[in-house]
Amino acid sequence: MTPEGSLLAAEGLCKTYGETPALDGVEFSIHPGEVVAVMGPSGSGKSTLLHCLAGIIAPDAGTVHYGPHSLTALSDAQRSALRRTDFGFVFQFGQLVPELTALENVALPLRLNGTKRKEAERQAREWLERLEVEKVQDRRPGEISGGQGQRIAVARALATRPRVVFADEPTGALDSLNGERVLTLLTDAARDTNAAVVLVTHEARVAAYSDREIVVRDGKVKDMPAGLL
Ligand SMILES: Nc1ncnc2c1ncn2[C@@H]1O[C@H](COP(=O)(O)OP(=O)(O)OP(=O)(O)O)[C@@H](O)[C@H]1O
Repeated sequence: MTPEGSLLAAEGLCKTYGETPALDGVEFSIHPGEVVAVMGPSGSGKSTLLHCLAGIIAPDAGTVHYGPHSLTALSDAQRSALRRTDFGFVFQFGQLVPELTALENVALPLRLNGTKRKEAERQAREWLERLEVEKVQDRRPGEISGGQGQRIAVARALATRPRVVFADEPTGALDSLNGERVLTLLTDAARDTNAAVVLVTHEARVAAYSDREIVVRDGKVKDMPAGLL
């Protein structure tokens, strides 16, 4: 079980790649609707932490609790199902399906969860409007800008109304103006749907978007007192 009030919590996470330590006894927890920014130098373990929290990679030691589940105790199939229904993902380079239009990309996770095509496309259209990219709904990823692609990726991540959104440098490939807009849209939409957000970012103005910041350094997590970033 997760500790009282928290949605997702990790205890004693350790992960080593060969000789390279990536996580060294990490504790982490996030509440429903909370936006936590994960900062830290390159190679400090931020992506590894995000991947462990999302059940994409298994830690060598430690556990991740999500509600009544221990992610590490679930089978691969159970973890995949949970990721599909409860988690949303945004990566640095949208990772949209190149053969599908923007609309089809956003409708895809809804279709995979069993929503009928018409209804999935109706909801997808609403998300594209909300992310201000409805004009490119019929274009494929090769025919849109990087900023539009990231907005579509955010729409796709939120369309299934996930409880947790994992965003790994979602604005890393964008100029600062576009980056700030995407972060605003992502965090506003998450707050409206009470989704928690684990946000790995180098964005300097991160405090404007997050409720709390943590810093990962040498595989360990340090909470940042407010105002120090
Ligand atoms: N698949 C892998 N195989 C081997 N080593 C890895 C692998 N993934 C990460 N590492 C190593 O683990 C450490 C932590 O990497 P991680 O990607 O979690 O850091 P990060 O803080 O997200 O870095 P960045 O900000 O550069 O993306 C680094 O030393 C990295 O080289």
